[in-house]
Amino acid sequence: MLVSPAMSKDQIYNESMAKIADFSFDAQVADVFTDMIERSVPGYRSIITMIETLTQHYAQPGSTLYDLGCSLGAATLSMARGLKAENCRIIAVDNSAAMVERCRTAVGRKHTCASVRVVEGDILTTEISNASVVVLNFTLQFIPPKERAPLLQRICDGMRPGGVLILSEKVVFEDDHLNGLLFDIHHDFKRAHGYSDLEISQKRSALENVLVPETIPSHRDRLLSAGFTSVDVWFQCFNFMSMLAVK
Ligand SMILES: Nc1ncnc2c1ncn2[C@@H]1O[C@H](C[S@+](CC[C@H]([NH3+])C(=O)[O-])CC(=O)[O-])[C@@H](O)[C@H]1O
Ligand SMILES: O=C(O)C(=O)Cc1ccccc1
Repeated sequence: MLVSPAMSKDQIYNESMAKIADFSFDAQVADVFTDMIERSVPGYRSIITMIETLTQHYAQPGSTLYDLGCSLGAATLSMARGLKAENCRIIAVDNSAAMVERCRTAVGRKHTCASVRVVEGDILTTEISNASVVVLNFTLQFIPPKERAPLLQRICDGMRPGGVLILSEKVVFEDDHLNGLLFDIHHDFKRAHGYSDLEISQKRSALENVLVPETIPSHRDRLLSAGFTSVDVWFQCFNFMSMLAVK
């Protein structure tokens, strides 16, 4: 059987490393990314599936849809499947050349009816305008914390009234007991999906200071301050959640 690179098994952290470099979205990660995210993020598949339904509901005729931090384009393709409104376009953006190259191949292979452009660029400088659906699916957590409010402000300013931002994130909890419990349960989830304790702990070190999670109330308050009018969680599994923010 021919296995596409996107289907390869993630074994990046399975040998003991003398020095663990900061996590980055390079070619090695891009080659195994689908396997990595599916075995690491509880509910990832469900969120991807629901993005199709949410797109169908919120896309407005003649508007632009954005997938910011698109990786291999899983959410982009889900948006393309759900898009029924006329004269829309989808712009998928990522600053990892390795991801963008593979995303273009994946999008090209699907022959979507929707017009999809995959752009290699920084979402901190991407112009957002005339948007009805914006997806940040596990991307904001990699943006330096001080850049997050200005980014959400620009997104909100570039959206049409009635448009939606779908924001999915790994989160932490204010209650120490619950926070520890859900952190441990996430590791149980990874173990149950075939990761060893060594892989889990080495990847945890690589992600330290790279993936910076916040609490659900911090996300909610910042979205409301940016100008979104209705904000709440629509999906949660352990310490991973997704919010809808309607302008
Ligand atoms: N400043 C930036 N500009 C552009 N891209 C960025 C930036 N910072 C990080 N990225 C990109 O954001 C993506 C985050 S992964 C998204 C999964 C995808 N949404 C999915 O639904 O499969 C989430 C995860 O791995 O947990 C990577 O591809 C980065 O290169
Ligand atoms: O693996 C983890 O522990 C995570 O928090 C999720 C994740 C998934 C894919 C890339 C980086 C982080």
